[in-house]
Amino acid sequence: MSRETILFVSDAQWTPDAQELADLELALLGAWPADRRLDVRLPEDVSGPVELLDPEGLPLAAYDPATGTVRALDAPTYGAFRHLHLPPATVRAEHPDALGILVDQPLTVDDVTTVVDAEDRTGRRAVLLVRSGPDPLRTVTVPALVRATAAALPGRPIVAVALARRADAQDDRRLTDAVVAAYTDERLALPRTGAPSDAVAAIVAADQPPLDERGLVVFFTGLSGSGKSTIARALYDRVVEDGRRTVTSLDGDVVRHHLSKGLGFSKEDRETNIARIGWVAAEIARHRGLAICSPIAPFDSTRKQVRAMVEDAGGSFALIHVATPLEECERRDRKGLYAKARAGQIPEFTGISSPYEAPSDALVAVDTTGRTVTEVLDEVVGALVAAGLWRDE
Ligand SMILES: Nc1ncnc2c1ncn2[C@@H]1O[C@H](COP(=O)(O)OS(=O)(=O)O)[C@@H](OP(=O)(O)O)[C@H]1O
Ligand SMILES: Nc1ncnc2c1ncn2[C@@H]1O[C@H](COP(=O)(O)OP(=O)(O)O)[C@@H](O)[C@H]1O
Repeated sequence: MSRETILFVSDAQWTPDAQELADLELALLGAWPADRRLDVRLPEDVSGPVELLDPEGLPLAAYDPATGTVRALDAPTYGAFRHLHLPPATVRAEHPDALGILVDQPLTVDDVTTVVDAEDRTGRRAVLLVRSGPDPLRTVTVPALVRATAAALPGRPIVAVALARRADAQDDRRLTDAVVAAYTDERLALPRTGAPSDAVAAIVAADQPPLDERGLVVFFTGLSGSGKSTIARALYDRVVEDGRRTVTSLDGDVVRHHLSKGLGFSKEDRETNIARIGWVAAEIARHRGLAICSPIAPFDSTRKQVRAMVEDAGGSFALIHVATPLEECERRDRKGLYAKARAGQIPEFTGISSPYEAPSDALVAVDTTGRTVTEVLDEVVGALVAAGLWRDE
């Protein structure tokens, strides 16, 4: 979730970002290096001790920014594989003399052989420390990495370690070494050569379907009368006729009769409207569905928030700018709204008395002037196919 949407409750409470929450977890478990400050970026006007909250608002710890130290308040009880988030003290007590193995990618057959050989040679047992903190290099979700690790080396204890990868490679190595050393005295490096076994590959494949089988949000943006609803509807029909995927339409006008009933057209209300559409679309994407949205969505930052929500949910976000010029939209004036807006009867009308920020991150921009709906639809579908988001049959 983007930082803008994080809840800031009061001067004394703050929700850290994902990396900071991972660092905090290590600190609370006793796995954070004693000689390293725990840094949490706080708003400028907060100077004294502050309560750190998880994204659901649960107070996790009291943090003193002056010293960079924390005191535990409450322990999270939810989250996939929560029972694997163990403190070093527990791991050391249950598995003394273990060989610590940091797992940040699905294990290959060579990795497995290396571990089994080392166990046989040393008489020590492997403890698999799965990196569960934010890591841009990870190619599967954390739950899938845990499942893949269990499938690769059945019977070995698995510990989820909330180690967030640092951008600076040297710094990352230093932190990683220190955290692994908190869990085990001995560490075994993996060769990372070769390929995973079939069982591991099947788990990875189920977790990471091809791009055209993942959740997809096709988001049309443009002025009133530009053709968003018409093209969105045509795309919807084509998907239904194709029959391979189910599809949900979140049309601007329709949403305002249901999900966003009662909202007006102030900047704040428009942002709320788009955030709601984005939230629903991201949930659809999470379940690998297809959502077609067609609101005006005039603000760049709000559209970018929707993109972040969808991508966080594992989906792809295809922004389509229906770039029909204002003059053509006004000439069409299907609903007579432009005439009323010009006459001052509708305040804050997009393109007349309220801004429209044209996107610079659209997959494609289509001008519908003088073109048929089918022509424009073909161009949109062509862009989706070229981006690997849709497969023509
Ligand atoms: N002030 C003002 N500005 C723009 N549009 C207005 C306004 N008042 C009513 N309408 C009608 O509402 C439709 C736009 O709603 P959206 O939900 O798509 O707008 S927004 O994304 O929240 O900005 C829009 O529908 P479309 O023509 O389908 O875009 C208009 O019919
Ligand atoms: N190539 C085209 N694509 C989409 N709409 C078109 C096209 N050519 C003409 N139009 C007309 O433009 C109008 C667009 O209205 P609509 O789809 O409701 O726009 P919006 O949802 O952006 O307000 C419709 O009357 C439609 O028939």
